[in-house]
Amino acid sequence: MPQLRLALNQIDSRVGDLAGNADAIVRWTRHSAERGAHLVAFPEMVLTGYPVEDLALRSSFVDASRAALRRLAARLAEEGLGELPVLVGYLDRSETAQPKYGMPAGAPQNAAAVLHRGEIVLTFAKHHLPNYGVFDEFRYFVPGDTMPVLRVHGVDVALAICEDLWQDGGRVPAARTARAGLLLSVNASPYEREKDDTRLELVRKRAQEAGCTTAYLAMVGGQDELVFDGDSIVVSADGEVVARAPQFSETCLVLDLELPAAAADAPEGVVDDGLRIERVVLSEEPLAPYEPEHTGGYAERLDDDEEVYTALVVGLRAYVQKNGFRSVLIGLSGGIDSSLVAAIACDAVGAENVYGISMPSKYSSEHSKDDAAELARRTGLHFRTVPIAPMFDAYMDSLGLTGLAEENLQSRLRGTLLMAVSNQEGHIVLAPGNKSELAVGYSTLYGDSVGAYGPIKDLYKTSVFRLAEWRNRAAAERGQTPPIPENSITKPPSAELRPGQVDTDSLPDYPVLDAILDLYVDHDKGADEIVAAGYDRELVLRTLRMVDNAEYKRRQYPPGTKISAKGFGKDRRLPITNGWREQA
Ligand SMILES: Nc1ncnc2c1ncn2[C@@H]1O[C@H](COP(=O)(O)OP(=O)(O)OC[C@H]2O[C@@H]([n+]3cccc(C(=O)O)c3)[C@H](O)[C@@H]2O)[C@@H](O)[C@H]1O
Ligand SMILES: Nc1ncnc2c1ncn2[C@@H]1O[C@H](COP(=O)(O)OP(=O)(O)OP(=O)(O)O)[C@@H](O)[C@H]1O
Ligand SMILES: NC(=O)CC[C@H](N)C(=O)O
Repeated sequence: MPQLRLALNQIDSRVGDLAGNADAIVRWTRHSAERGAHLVAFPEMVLTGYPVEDLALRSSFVDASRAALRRLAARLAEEGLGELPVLVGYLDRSETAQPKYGMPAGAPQNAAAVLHRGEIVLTFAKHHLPNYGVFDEFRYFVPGDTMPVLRVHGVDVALAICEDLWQDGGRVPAARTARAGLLLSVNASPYEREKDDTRLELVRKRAQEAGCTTAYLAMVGGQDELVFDGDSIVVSADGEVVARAPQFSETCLVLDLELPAAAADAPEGVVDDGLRIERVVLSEEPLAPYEPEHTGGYAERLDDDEEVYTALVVGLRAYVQKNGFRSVLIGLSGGIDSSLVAAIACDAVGAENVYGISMPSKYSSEHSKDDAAELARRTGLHFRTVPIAPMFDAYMDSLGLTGLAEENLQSRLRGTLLMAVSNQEGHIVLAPGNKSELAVGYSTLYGDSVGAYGPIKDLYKTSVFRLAEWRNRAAAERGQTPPIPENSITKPPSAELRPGQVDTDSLPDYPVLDAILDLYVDHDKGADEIVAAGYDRELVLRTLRMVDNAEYKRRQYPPGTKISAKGFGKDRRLPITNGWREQA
C-alpha cells in the first residue's frame, strides 16, 4: 500500500489578520517540511481567522482574503516549500449565481484551497453549513457543490470542511463512493464542555461510513467568546483511534499512514447529494517504501474541571493579547467570584500583569479586606486599597439616596473607579459575574457589570466553587501555593451592600437555583416541565420571572468565554421587550 506522511497543523489564527496568519502558515509549513511531510493541512478559514462574522459580507475583505491566498501560494514556492501540497482554509466567493439560495454570483463561501508549486490547484467550499448556536452560516455563505479529491503520491484524499462531518449525507458518503483512501476534514469547532467525547464518536462513525482513514484537524485558541480546544483526531477505517493531539495547544501532528492506492477506475461525475467529483492529480506515483517514523501519538485528556478551567484561561488570554492589551484590572471583594477571576487572570497573563483593587465601603467586613489582601499575597498580583466612603458620602450628601439606590451606588462607584484606573493605566477591566447572577439579574447595571470581558459569565455559581477548589488542589499537588484563600471558598456569598446581607436573602440556595436555571436556560424547558422535574412551583415561577426580567441587563453585559452549549451570547437570543411569561 502507498505511504503518506501527513502533517496536521493544529494552530491558532487571529480574525482579520491576513498577514499575520499567512506568516504563521509559512512558519508551520516549513516545520512540516523539515519533518518530511508529503501533505500539509491547516484548519478551517485559518487565513482569515474564524468566525469572520459580517466581515464575510464586505467585498473588500473577501477580495483581500483571495489576494492573500494567491500571495501565500507564491510565497510558499519562493521560500522553497512549493513542492509540498498545502491545504489552507480561507474566505472566497462563488463565481456562479446560486438561484437555489436566492444569491447572485459573488456570494461569500467558507472555502479551502490546495496550494502547490506557487499555484492554487484546487478550491472548494463547505457543503453543509451550520446554522444553529453561534454559527449563522446561512447568513453568510452559499454551500459548495463539489466532492474535492486530491491525488497525492497515488492516494486519493477526499476533502471536507467541519460541518460536512456533522450532518448526514454529503461528503462522507461521497468520499466512499469516490473510493477515497483518506478523508481529510479541516475544522474550527468551538469548545463546549464534553464536546470532545461527541467529536470523537462522530469522527469514528464517519470514518466507518466513509470506509477510509479519517483525519480531523482542529483549530486552537480563542476568538471573542469562543475557545477552540484543538484535540485533532485521526481514526482508521474501522473506527479505531490512530492519533490524538493535545487539547488547547498549538502542535503539528505528524503521522505516517499506509493508505489504499487510488483505484484506476475511480468514479467521476456527480455522486451522493448532487456532489460533483473534482479530482486533481498532483502525483500518481506512490513513494518508494520507507520506514515509518511518526505515529502522531495519543495525548492524554484533561479531566473535566481542568478542561473547563483551561478553556477559561485560553479564552481570556486570547481576548487580552489579540486585542493588544497586556494587563487586566479586577475589583477584589475577597469573595469567590472575583478571586476565581483573579486566579484565571494570573494563569492567563501572569500575576505581574494583573492589578487588583480592594474598595471597601462602610458595610465591608474585615474578612473581605483581609481575604482580598491574602489572595494578592498568594498570587503575587499588584494590589491596592481605595476606600469608597468619601465618594459615597459626597453622593449621599447631594442626593440623599435610600434602599436599593443606596446599595447600587456603592457598586456603581466601584465600577466608575475601575474604569477611571483603566483609562489612566491602560488595563482592561474584568467583570466577575457568573452565569447564575447573569441569569437572574443579580448585579448592578453600570456597577459590578462594567468591564471589557467576563471570564466566568458562562459558569454557574456551583461550578465557580468547584473550579476554585480544583485550582487550589491542582496547586497543592504541584507543591505550589493554592491561589484562593480558603475563607473565600467557605464563607456564605454576600454582596455586602447593606449590613449582614447574604445572597440567599434574595436568591434560592445556589444548587437549587442552578438546577432550575440549567433546565430553563440551557435546555429551554417550560415552567410545567421544570415543576414536573420536582421543583417548588412558586420558586420556579419566581426564578423564571427573574430570568425574563433580566434580559436587558444581559444584553449590556460584556462578552465572555463560552464553555456550555448555551452561553449568554449568540447561543441564546431572546427579545428584551417580551410579554410572554411562563405559567405552571
Ligand atoms: N427592560 C428594561 N430595559 C432597560 N432598562 C431597564 C429595564 N428594566 C429596568 N431597567 C432599568 O434598570 C435599572 C435597574 O437595574 P439596576 O440599577 O442594576 O438595579 P436592580 O436590578 O434593581 O438592583 C440590583 C440587584 O443586584 C444585586 N446585586 C448588586 C450588585 C452586586 C451583586 C452581587 O452579589 O454580585 C448583587 C442587588 O442586591 C440588587 O438586588 C433601572 O434604571 C431601571 O430603570
Ligand atoms: N469591597 C470591594 N472591593 C473591591 N471590589 C468589590 C468590593 N465589593 C464588590 N466588589 C466588586 O463587585 C463584584 C460583585 O461583588 P459582590 O460582593 O457584590 O458579590 P459576588 O457576586 O458574590 O462577587 P464576589 O464573590 O467576588 O464577592 C465583586 O466580584 C468585585 O469585583
Ligand atoms: N465550523 C463549523 O462548521 C462548526 C460546526 C460544528 N458542528 C462544530 O461545532 O464543530
